Amino acid sequence: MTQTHFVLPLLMPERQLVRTFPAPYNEAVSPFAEVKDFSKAVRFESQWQPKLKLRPRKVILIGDVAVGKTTLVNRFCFDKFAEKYKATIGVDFEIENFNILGQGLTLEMWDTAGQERFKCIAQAYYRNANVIIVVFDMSKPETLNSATKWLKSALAVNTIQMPLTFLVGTKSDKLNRAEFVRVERLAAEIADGIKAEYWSVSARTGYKVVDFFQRVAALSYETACKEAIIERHFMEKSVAVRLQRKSKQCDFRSNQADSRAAKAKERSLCFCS
Ligand SMILES: Nc1nc2c(ncn2[C@@H]2O[C@H](COP(=O)(O)OP(=O)(O)OP(=O)(O)O)[C@@H](O)[C@H]2O)c(=O)[nH]1
Repeated sequence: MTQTHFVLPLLMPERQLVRTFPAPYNEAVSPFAEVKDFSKAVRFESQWQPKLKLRPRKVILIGDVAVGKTTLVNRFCFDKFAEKYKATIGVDFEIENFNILGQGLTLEMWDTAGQERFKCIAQAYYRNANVIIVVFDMSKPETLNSATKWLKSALAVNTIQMPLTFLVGTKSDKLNRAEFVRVERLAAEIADGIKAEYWSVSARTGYKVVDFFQRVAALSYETACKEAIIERHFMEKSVAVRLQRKSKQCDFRSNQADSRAAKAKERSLCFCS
């Protein structure tokens, strides 16, 4: 598997730099609300390991047709907004490199098709997703009803133990204040039920788009770094065990050699006398 490469922060656009831990959209609707900052272990690791080389994290975007998955990714990656709808055929793919606490992290974003006829192709890409983003259209609340179904089908084939899960309402620019509040309330209930962190965004105005992806990147970094620490710990432990075994074997062999030498000496003494 390819590994994340270190990129000089000076050469990176501001949106890819994460210096402080980004807050959730709404603390009350987040299963990760208690994570207020990078953990001490992660900060220590980031500071003292010059190049961590974390594996890229796989992010999948799922949800009904035309809810705004592609537009959301394009707003973040290219700061572009396309008015005209162009259906995703199967799946699209984008890569975003982040610099977090001075280390590199890559998010591989798999933007899947919402159309029923592409479902089989899209499902093939659900495996090994570290992050699942369920998207719905705030101006069409019926698309919120299928959020649970989308997440279920993604979890059914996913092999990652605890993927980070987000529920994202797009097109917030299309709603008036009262509608916005009503839809957010409905979405909060669904998000709570599926244990996802909730976000309202608009790819048209850019509202909360950067904040959202920085939050995804920071939480992914925290998880990836902890996994790397555990992996390294096990590697060091197995190396130590192997060294211990080897030194025991050496001791055993040198003991055998010593006893052989002692026996030979005894024999030669007997012979001389
Ligand atoms: N007003 C407004 N329109 C949006 C927003 N996001 C997306 N759209 C529009 O919604 C339509 C569908 O967007 P897409 O991003 O193609 O939707 P999708 O979910 O990727 O669609 P599929 O790939 O077919 O599943 C496009 O015409 C976009 O311009 C938004 O935040 N505000």
